[in-house]
Amino acid sequence: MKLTTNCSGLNGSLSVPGDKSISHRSIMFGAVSQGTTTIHNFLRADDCLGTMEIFKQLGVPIEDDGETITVTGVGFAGLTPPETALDVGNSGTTIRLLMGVLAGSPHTYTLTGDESIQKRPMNRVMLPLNEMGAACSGKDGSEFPPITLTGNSALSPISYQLPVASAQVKSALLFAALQSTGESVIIEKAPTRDHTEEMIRQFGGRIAVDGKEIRLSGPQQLTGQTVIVPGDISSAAFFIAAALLIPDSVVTVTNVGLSHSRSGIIDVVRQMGGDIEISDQDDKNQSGTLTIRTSQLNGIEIGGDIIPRLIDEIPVIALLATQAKGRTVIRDAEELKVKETDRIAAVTEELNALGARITATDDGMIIEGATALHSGRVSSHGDHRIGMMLQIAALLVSDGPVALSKAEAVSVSYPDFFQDLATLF
Ligand SMILES: O=C(O)C1=C[C@@H](OP(=O)(O)O)[C@@H](O)[C@H](O)C1
Ligand SMILES: C=C(OP(=O)(O)O)C(=O)O
Repeated sequence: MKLTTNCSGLNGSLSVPGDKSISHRSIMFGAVSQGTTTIHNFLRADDCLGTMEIFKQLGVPIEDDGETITVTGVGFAGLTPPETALDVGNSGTTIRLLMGVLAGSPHTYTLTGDESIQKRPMNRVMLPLNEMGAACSGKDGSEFPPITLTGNSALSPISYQLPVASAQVKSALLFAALQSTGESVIIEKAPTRDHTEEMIRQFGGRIAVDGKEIRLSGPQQLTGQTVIVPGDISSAAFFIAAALLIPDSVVTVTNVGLSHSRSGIIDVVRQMGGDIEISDQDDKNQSGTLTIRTSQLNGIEIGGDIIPRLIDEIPVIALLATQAKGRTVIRDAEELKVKETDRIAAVTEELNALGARITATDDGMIIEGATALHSGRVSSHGDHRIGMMLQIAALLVSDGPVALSKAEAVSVSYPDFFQDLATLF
């Protein structure tokens, strides 16, 4: 695909589609609750539509009238195995959370996904779930999908210190803990997105969080709710970057989810000297409006506990750093190597192909700025976030075309990305 290049003056207001993490969870919580769950602003992108299909296959009645989605809960015990494998496509969140949901179901399931999913590590979820009494194994004794999972209706609780900072692992264990008998204690390596904890409370469950320590006693029965999904800050991040970098821009993004566990990019942009303003803050819904203006950026150091708060935004933060004055160092981000692709390698290879000066490290990147970007051929590596970041990079190129291969990957989280961006030209 030929990307839009040589852009000036982005102006306008837009809203981004619903949050991916909350959309997945809204289907899952709706399914395992008693009663009806109504979901507004559900993300209609490949990953979340895939989750919806899987729960239909598990026997959960789900209606989509094009506006709202209605899930009729069957409870954990009401899930039934389909004849065929459950295919999560490209979605790590789906496969890992699903393992926790199914861990207490006394049936055998096969969970599989695309080429990328078949390379992503699953021991992080399988080992603690097996300790609780489930039986999960990967392909040919490995930790990779297809996964065979046999659940256990008498799961034990677990006391577990997470070896990685991962909301997916934490959430899988919380879904299993809700079905076990007794108190589970989960201690995080670093605080990660807390949508699962928030939704356990919203759906009438009990959970105690004290810093990095989470306590939950099972079994618990949840009750269906109305979920209003805010816009996804991880999608807004591409417009934040575009507005900061393109001269003479003022862009407003409305209804963006601003959970503290997700808003690290706002802190980083401000620390780099970027002009980003929050208004219309809705504390109950944890959302607000962002207004971003073109800014002169400076390089900074990014590492430690902020990393999980911006993990999916690092590709676009790396792009910002290529245009900032001085050096930016990103560390403690080794988890990037096990995302849809190795994002440290992909960002380094593709932005350097356009003229950036990035050195990959074991746990991040060192980026020298500012560098002018030039025309070239790049690839998304089949990773939606790399594809969208490269389109924002191309907006800065003025000496010729930028061609992107595997551009269709953006439909994983944001099918209308290119059209929405065009409304700002
Ligand atoms: O729980 C979630 O919804 C997610 C958690 C993160 O993954 P990890 O838990 O693997 O860090 C994130 O990268 C992913 O996009 C969504
Ligand atoms: C890492 C991501 O998603 P997942 O792990 O669900 O594939 C992402 O959306 O950036």
